[in-house]
Amino acid sequence: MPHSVEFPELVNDLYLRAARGEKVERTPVWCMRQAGRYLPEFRAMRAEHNFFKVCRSPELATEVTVQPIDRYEGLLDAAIIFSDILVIPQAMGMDIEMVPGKGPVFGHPLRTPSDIEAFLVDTKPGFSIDVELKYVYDAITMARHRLAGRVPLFGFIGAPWTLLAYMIEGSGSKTFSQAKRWLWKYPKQTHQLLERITNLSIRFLIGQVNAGAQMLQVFDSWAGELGPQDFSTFALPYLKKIAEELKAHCPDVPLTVFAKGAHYALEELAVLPFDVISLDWTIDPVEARKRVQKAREGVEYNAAGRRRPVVLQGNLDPTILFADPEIIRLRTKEMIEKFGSTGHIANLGHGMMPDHDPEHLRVFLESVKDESTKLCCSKNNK
Ligand SMILES: Cc1c2[nH]c(c1CCC(=O)O)Cc1[nH]c(c(CCC(=O)O)c1C)Cc1[nH]c(c(CCC(=O)O)c1C)Cc1[nH]c(c(C)c1CCC(=O)O)C2
Repeated sequence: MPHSVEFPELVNDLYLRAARGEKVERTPVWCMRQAGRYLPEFRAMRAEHNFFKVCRSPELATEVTVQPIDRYEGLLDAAIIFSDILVIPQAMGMDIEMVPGKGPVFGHPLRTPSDIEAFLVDTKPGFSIDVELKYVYDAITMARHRLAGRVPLFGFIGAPWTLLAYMIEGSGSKTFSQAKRWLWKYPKQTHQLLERITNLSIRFLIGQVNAGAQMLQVFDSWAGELGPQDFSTFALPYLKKIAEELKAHCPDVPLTVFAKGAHYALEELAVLPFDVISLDWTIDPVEARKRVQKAREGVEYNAAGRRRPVVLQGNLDPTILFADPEIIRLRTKEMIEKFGSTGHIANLGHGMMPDHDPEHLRVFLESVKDESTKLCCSKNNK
């Protein structure tokens, strides 16, 4: 599905240059969940339409994708398509509702392996993820046009372990005990299902690129529920397959992994062919950079035999946006200095929260711009 139309020329390519590890004039910034309920314009849209209707309507999804870019004109360096990681389980046949105040709720979570064949349709003849999720591709194409090259556009997926956890648990959870019980009771079926989700995810990511996505992020939001050994067994092999396939199909599209809560696995993630590693706020940026650098010593990556640059994304604690502006400025300055002027994409350590003040996000975005411009200039003048 190649691009049928030309897209407007990209004006702000700061994110793409930083993701390649190039020297930049300032640090690019965007925020996970930058399109969401903290924005009154998003809440107004949600008052009229249910969540999945917004996802399924390219016109509505485009409007929401562009809302933060319009509001923070010139301050955000990337857009992310409005959708959800749960569109894959939904396409596989699972019935999911977004319940206000509760989050996603599955009608029939997987309780035993026999539920796999009872509820899932992705192995039925004629099933195509590209057909099921064409509405995401259409939204990406439309949003890319609507953005008119102001900033590049992210596509995304949920990582296989995180999707499996939701499919078994049936909702968010404090412990994911149902999902983890499955791992021990049904290891063989677990791996088969993870493989199925992985293959669909790869196709879906490639489809998003063909539709116009300029970079991609994999959200492993529940990675921290696994310990190091189980992450290596149930998460890492599938992340590896996704990264390898994507780099084989679209080597120039920056690929980010966000394994929340799993900084115990930083070394293992560092040697996979992801371009950017996104960090939550529980790790110090200086320590993260050292560990990634060390993990890559002696490992050659790209076709030219050159070592890939260490590009990290993150990682301000989102709750700092509840603090007074001077504290936000101070903590952002410290974060920017710790990451340094190259190989950093500024972000929060997780998503925006519904009760964040949009003006406090503006303080964060302006501080990233101011502090990183100072840092990059002082480095360049030396
Ligand atoms: C775990 C996860 C989900 N979805 C997503 C993740 C990974 C990121 C993370 O760890 O937060 C990813 C996601 N979900 C959404 C986006 C859109 C793009 C963006 O980042 O702006 C993205 C990238 C919109 C959304 N997805 C959801 C909302 C809020 C729903 C609403 O409008 O009622 C938005 C804006 C719903 C959603 N979707 C999911 C949950 C747990 C919830 C409920 C949480 C909540 O209520 O805030 C699953």
